[in-house]
Amino acid sequence: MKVNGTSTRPIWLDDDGWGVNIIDQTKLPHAYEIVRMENLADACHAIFDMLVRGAPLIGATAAYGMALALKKDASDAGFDQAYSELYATRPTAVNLRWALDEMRAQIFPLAEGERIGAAYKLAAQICEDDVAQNSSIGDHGLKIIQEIWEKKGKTGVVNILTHCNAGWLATVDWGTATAPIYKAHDSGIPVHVWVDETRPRNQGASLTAWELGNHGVDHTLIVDNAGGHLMQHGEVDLCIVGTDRTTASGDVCNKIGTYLKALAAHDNDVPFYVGLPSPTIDWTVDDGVKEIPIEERDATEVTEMTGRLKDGTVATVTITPESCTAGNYAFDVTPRKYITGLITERGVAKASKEGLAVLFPDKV
Ligand SMILES: CSC[C@@H](O)[C@@H](O)C(=O)COP(=O)(O)O
Repeated sequence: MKVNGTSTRPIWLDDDGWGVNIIDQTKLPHAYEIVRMENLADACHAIFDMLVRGAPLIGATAAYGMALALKKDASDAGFDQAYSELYATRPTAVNLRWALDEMRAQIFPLAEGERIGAAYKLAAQICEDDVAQNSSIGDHGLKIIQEIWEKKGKTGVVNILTHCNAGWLATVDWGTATAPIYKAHDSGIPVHVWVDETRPRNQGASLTAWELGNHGVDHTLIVDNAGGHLMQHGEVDLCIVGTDRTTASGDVCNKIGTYLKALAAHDNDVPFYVGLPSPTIDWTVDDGVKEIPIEERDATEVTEMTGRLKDGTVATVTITPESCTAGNYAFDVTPRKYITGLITERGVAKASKEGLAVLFPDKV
C-alpha cells in the first residue's frame, strides 16, 4: 500500500541483498522510522518488542530471521538455536510456528552450503505468498461488501467496524480484515470504518487510523466499548476482524476485545466476518478457548499510555494509582457460533470443521 504516495511494505530485503528492513511500528503514527535487521537477535527483538506485529508479518519476520541466523551459522545446531529463539518471541500467532516449520521442512534437509541462499529465497516467497493470499481475501470480501451496498439500494455508505490492526502493517501487504475494505474503496463503494482504539497498545488508534488515512478511506476512531452502542443503533453494517490463530473447527483467536464485539454483533444481527490467510489456521487444535495459548504482556502497557504532547514530543504517562496492579491479556477467543464467515484466499468458509474442509480438503 502507499505511504505519501509511495508503494511501501512493512518488511523488505535491503539493497545489499542480505539486511532486512522493517518499519518500526512502535513509533507510528508520530514518527516513520525504518530499522535494519542484521542478525537473529535483531529479528527476535523486532517480534518480541513489537516493532513488527500482526500474525502474517510475525511469520514473515521469523522467516527472514532464520535466513539472517543461518548467514552467521548454517549448521544444524545453528538452525535449532534460531528456531527455538524465534519460536519463543510470541506465543499466540500461529504464523510464527508455521513459518519456522516451513523453514525446517524445506531448508534443514539441505547441505549447509546451500541453506543460506535457499532460506532467503523461501523467506521472500513467504512474503509474496502472503501478498497474493491477502489480495484474494480482498476479492472475496469485496463481494460481501458489494452485496451489502446493493441491499442498501446503493445509498449512504457501508459502515464497517474493525478491531486492532489487521491492515497492511500486520501483513506484507493489503492486510486481512482491511483487504476487502481497500478493494471496496478502490472500486468506488463508499465505505466508512469504525476503528476500535484497541487498548492497551492502541493498534487501532495508532496503526489502523494511520493506514486508512494514508489510503483516503473514511474512518472514525471509537473507544473500545462503543461498538455495541453503534450496532444497537444500526450504525454498523458488518464487522471484519483479523485473527492470530483460527482452529480447525473455526474458533477465532484475535486481539483482546474481539469476543465482546462478536457477542454484540450476534445480539444485533450484524454479520461478523474474519479475514485470514491459511497459514493462520492451526489444523492441530480444535477448541480455541481450551487450547490456544493467550499471551500475557507487561502490566505497564495497561497502566501507562504513550502519546504526543502539544509541543510535539512523545511521552509516556502513568494513568493509574502508583500501587495499581494490572492484568494484560493480549488475545481472546471468539467461538465459531458467533462468526458469520471466514474470508480466506480460497473463498468464504463457514466457521466449522466441515466449512473449512470444503475449501481446504488438502489440509484436513
Ligand atoms: C492480519 S493480522 C491479525 C491479527 O494478528 C491482529 O488482528 C492482531 O490481533 C495483532 O495483534 P498484535 O498484538 O498487534 O500482534
